[in-house]
Amino acid sequence: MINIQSLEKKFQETIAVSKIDLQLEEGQTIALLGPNGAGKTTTFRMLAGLIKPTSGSIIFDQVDESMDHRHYIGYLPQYPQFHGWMTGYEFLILIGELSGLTKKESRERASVLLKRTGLENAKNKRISGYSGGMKQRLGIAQAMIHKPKLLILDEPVSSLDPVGRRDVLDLLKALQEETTILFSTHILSDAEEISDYLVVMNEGHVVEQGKVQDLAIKYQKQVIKLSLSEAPEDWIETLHNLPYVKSIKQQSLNLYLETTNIAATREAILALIIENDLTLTHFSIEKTTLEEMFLEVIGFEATLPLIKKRITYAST
Ligand SMILES: Nc1ncnc2c1ncn2[C@@H]1O[C@H](COP(=O)(O)OP(=O)(O)OP(=O)(O)O)[C@@H](O)[C@H]1O
Repeated sequence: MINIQSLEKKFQETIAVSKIDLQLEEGQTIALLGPNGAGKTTTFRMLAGLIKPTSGSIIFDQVDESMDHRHYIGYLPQYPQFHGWMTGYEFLILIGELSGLTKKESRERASVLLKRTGLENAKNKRISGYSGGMKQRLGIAQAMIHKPKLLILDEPVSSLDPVGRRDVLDLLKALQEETTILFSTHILSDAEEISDYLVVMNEGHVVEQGKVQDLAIKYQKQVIKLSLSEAPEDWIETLHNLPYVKSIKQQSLNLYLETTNIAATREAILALIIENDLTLTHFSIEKTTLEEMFLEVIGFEATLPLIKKRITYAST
């Protein structure tokens, strides 16, 4: 759908986006992840046609070449501005007319979108009285007014409380059938929940990308957590020498062994325990989450495995 080639944006000496390449497929929900200053907003603003790239290209497939490509894009900025004195309905009609719809079309589209975004009952209320989540849903409605093929949302849930956040995530899930969605976040669980493709940026570069399930497999580590009643530091070296153990991390009395073969390492640990008459106070098999992938690719090594699934084999 969109082919981004060697896209770069410099602000004087700052390289905000550094020659990135991306292919976005129609129908996908793509999450752009990255810490503050990674270049997410700058990338979005170039895609939305709000700022010009320093170099590189953005090519839209299967669109009418004679049309401004902004026609195909709906954009919700990170800090959307509303006229608080207007009602949600009036605001959407105004945006509809500004985007080229007739008054009648704008009214019809505004009504459809207010319903779609769960704001029908608040349509005649002033926006100044809307909650954060309602404003964000209104912002999504305004971005959808001209039926864009691609909806770009800059941090749509970051500023919301848990209720507003849930409402907006559910709305995005519902909109996936209508349009391709590209949104940014620095919260991996939100990205995992609603997107099928992840792009991770750091310091202006794309440092990882792929389908969520492929990245989960690529970065999933198998970890054995165990606790001994004895001082664990005395056993770190011995455990490290067991078959298939790649690394060991210690947190107080707990040891986390990353292994490439859970079964073989488990057998070896149990043999070691019996041989040395040690007391095992905890033994479980853990799997790391994509959060660790995120920390790894942006240059932070996670201090401990972040655990998603846990299979406890023994605990005495
Ligand atoms: N108009 C500008 N003038 C100068 N520097 C800018 C401008 N806009 C962005 N930058 C710089 O470009 C870099 C990338 O900023 P950008 O806002 O794109 O990051 P981001 O990933 O969206 O971060 P955040 O999560 O904090 O919004 C930062 O170093 C930022 O200070």
